[in-house]
Amino acid sequence: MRAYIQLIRYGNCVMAAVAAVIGVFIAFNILNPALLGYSFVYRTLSVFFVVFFVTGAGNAINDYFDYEIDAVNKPSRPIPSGKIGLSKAFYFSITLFIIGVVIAFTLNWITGIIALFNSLVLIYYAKTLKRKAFSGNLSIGYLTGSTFLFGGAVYGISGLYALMILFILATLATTSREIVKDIEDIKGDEKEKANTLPIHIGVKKSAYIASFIGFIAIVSSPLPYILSLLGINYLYIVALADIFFIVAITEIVFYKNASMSSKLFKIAMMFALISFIAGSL
Ligand SMILES: CC(C)=CCC/C(C)=C/CC/C(C)=C/CC/C(C)=C/COC[C@H](O)COP(=O)(O)O
Ligand SMILES: CC(C)=CCC/C(C)=C/CC/C(C)=C/CC/C(C)=C/COP(=O)(O)OP(=O)(O)O
Ligand SMILES: [Mg+2]
Repeated sequence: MRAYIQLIRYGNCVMAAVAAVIGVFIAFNILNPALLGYSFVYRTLSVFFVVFFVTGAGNAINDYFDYEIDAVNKPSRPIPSGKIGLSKAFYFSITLFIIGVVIAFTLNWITGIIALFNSLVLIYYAKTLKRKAFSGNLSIGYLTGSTFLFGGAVYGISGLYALMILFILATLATTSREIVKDIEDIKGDEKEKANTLPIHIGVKKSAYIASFIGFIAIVSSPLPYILSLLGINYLYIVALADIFFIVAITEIVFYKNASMSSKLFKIAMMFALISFIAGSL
């Protein structure tokens, strides 16, 4: 059981699911629909578990396709370490995808389409896209940002629009971090002949691109407050997130420490999530 919890990267699943629930609450605050009581609770729980299961499935299928590269980069992962067999990991992932997509379609057709599309992107990313320069990074950026869209989609098209800014911020920040992670993984990716951005254009240029994208996210971060989507408490806490983003950028540009930069990006993303919660209360 513990190996399967490690395989789905439990922490990322919870983080992604919380982000989607934040999307539900922000869309609710903006649209003020008459959606309360049992229906609201059912939809919020469904959003949480759809994103939890689909993210977990994505992590599992990622490790399934990555088992050779992870034997170099991350030998303690469940598959290379032998805790979970390859075919068991595959069928576990597919089962989670199916459960997540079926629940998503019980909400409405938009949430169903998003969950199905994201599931296909996660499989395509793990099989092919992650070895392609930049498109792999951007797809993870989209997937992460889409958690907010998915939460808003509970209220239909208008909910999607309400969460567009948060979608863009999360996509930018995650794309930036994914490039940093590719700089960190460059040795294993070279062995695997993956054509990631650092391998394609070099570490220095990749670091500058990651920093530029991250910088756009930082300067755009006041927008949810300026556009009255989130309250003043958002501004105070996202300022803390921005400080961590800035330090993460200096780590990769000036100190060339991709591992530290990636960790600082993740901390910044955590604070950013907290700022969304604080701003929507
Ligand atoms: C400037 C600003 C306000 C940015 C927003 C940042 C934000 C809220 C990002 C979204 C956070 C989120 C929804 C995270 C979900 C789970 C997650 C960490 C997704 C991206 O990670 C994929 C990564 O490849 C996992 O690798 P690792 O963390 O090393 O296991
Ligand atoms: C909104 C719905 C229904 C689903 C969203 C699904 C989400 C949130 C995806 C977010 C991104 C994510 C957690 C993707 C999982 C796949 C993954 C682990 C990508 C990174 O893999 P690698 O590039 O191999 O890096 P690692 O070294 O961490 O394995
Ligand atoms: Mg991987």
